[in-house]
Amino acid sequence: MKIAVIGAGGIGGYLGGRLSQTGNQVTLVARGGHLNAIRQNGLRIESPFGCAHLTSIEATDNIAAIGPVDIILATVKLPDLNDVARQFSSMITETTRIITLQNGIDAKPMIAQFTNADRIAQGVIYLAADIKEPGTIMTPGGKHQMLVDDLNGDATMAALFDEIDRAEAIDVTRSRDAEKVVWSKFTAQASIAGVTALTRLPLGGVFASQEAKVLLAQMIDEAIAVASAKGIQLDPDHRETVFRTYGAQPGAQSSSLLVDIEAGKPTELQWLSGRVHALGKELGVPTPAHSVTWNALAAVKDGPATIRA
Ligand SMILES: NC(=O)C1=CN([C@@H]2O[C@H](COP(=O)(O)OP(=O)(O)OC[C@H]3O[C@@H](n4cnc5c(N)ncnc54)[C@H](OP(=O)(O)O)[C@@H]3O)[C@@H](O)[C@H]2O)C=CC1
Ligand SMILES: CC(C)(CO)C(=O)C(=O)O
Repeated sequence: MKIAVIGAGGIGGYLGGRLSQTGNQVTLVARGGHLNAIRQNGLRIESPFGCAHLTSIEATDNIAAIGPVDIILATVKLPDLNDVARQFSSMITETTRIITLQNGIDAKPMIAQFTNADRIAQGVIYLAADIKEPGTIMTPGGKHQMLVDDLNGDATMAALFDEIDRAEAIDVTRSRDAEKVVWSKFTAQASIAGVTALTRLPLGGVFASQEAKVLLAQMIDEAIAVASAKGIQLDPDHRETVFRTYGAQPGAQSSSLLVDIEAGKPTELQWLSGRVHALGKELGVPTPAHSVTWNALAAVKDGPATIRA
């Protein structure tokens, strides 16, 4: 298949690399030193499930030069999504499908401002991966799972799912309830991200602290209450599932929110605790822990805080 990976960082670089390994025609969109490194030395994947070095993978910073593709994997972070989505039109034909894997609940509506929503398959990914150094994607292992809307058996999506299975990159579930899938991860991830960012602890630190676990439970319950007020029915044992699944991840694993704050980069805070806080206000649902998280961290949401002299 012809696949454009828009944002070849942790998630996009991993998936694009694995799909290229099995012969798909993948073009990575990247920028800066990471793009230069891929162009000069190829893309490297470091993973306990198998390392790879892809020396001839295509990489560019020019979306307009890619041309029509079967699949657009939209894997930039949310602060960059509007900017890239407005450039998608030259890659889209009648059968092109766009996959969103961003955390939060806003990626599909953001892209739908620029293209027909029927071609957008929203999904989630449970995988820790990041750019270890320019040109190299690293995952420490742990959960490797994607759940993505199959758009009611759409042929392009079916072909993509087969390619992901063939690449043995990640367990992929063809979902018929993408709304629930996205909200399940949103309620979990906003809470995990909030606690890790407030405590500055990786998952192992959070799950070793009784107090941090109390905070996490409260944040999950607040987010579930918001979901319920929106009419989204999550599983009755959702909070326990979040504790079990995230508690079983490698202890050193952080959240992408904390990684971005520590790197002084723009964050996804406004689409995580910020979004739970805003929805709570809109729907009349109290969200005190998410509101504190939003208010405490808003100063660094777009990068290092401004300090008045
Ligand atoms: N990483 C993870 O473990 C997980 C991430 N997610 C979600 O997946 C999404 C992607 O995250 P992640 O892979 O970590 O993000 P990364 O920051 O690692 O990757 C995104 C890449 O896209 C590049 N980029 C952004 N805008 C452009 C542009 N206009 N042109 C070219 N390149 C561009 C970025 O460059 P630059 O660095 O210069 O900004 C970066 O290299 C997020 O929504 C995140 O929440 C979900 C589960 C796990
Ligand atoms: C915590 C993790 C890695 C879970 O998959 C994640 O989704 C993120 O940090 O963005």
